[in-house]
Amino acid sequence: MPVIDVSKLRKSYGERRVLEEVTFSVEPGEIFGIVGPNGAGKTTTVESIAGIRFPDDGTIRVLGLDPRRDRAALRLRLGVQLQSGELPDRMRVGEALSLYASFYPDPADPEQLLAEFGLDGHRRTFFGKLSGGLKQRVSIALALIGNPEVAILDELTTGLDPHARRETWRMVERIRDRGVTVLLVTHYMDEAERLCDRIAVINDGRVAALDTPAGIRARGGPDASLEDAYVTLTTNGSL
Ligand SMILES: Nc1ncnc2c1ncn2[C@@H]1O[C@H](COP(=O)(O)OP(=O)(O)OP(=O)(O)O)[C@@H](O)[C@H]1O
Repeated sequence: MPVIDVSKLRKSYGERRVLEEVTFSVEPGEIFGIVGPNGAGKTTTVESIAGIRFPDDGTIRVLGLDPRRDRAALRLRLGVQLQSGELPDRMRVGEALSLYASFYPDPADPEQLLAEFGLDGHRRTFFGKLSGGLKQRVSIALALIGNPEVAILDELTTGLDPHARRETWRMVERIRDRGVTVLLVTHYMDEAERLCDRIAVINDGRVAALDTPAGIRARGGPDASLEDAYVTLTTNGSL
């Protein structure tokens, strides 16, 4: 059974239809990427999966639960990475992990997460004083504090330098190694290629392609990079 099952999702904001018909499913243990141009509806899709936004039509099941109806039950099994602006600048890293751990019945050990994410030297540092890369590590650690079965990571390497990006990728691989299914929104094709088992390309409110990174790349032609294939796909609508 898929861990995430999204069928015929539709969503408009006022007159503007953002999601026309989005359908895909994510299998257990996958890192599943969602890519697409700015404004394509990626965040709308993943926030609907997290039960934070509500689609106009279509069905979503996560671990067999309906994010709208079963929001409380799902919250305990789903980890959502916070955008960095969502944590108070004057909260210390250790305090944030302990506070978030207190929201869950069976949380991960904050000390263990601090060690695993190389944050033990920053336990008493204010969140606002951390570098971008360290902030992202904290937000990933927080997404894992409830021992989730599924994690949603939305544009987690945007604005990071190349070292911090690679470090963050290793963190994501570690999440997968724990058996957590990951839904990853990204604009970076190198990131999608390195991390994702499969990718859905969302364009014009629909899934324009759904395949492995190699499968999508191959559709672009013999020497095409994933980015070449992606650009063609989101310009012409199909390959
Ligand atoms: N609450 C809202 N009210 C009105 N319009 C919205 C709202 N949220 C998103 N939109 C619009 O819907 C479209 C899709 O937004 P969404 O954030 O889902 O796209 P995205 O693919 O994640 O974009 P990006 O890559 O730029 O982050 C955008 O044009 C956005 O301006």
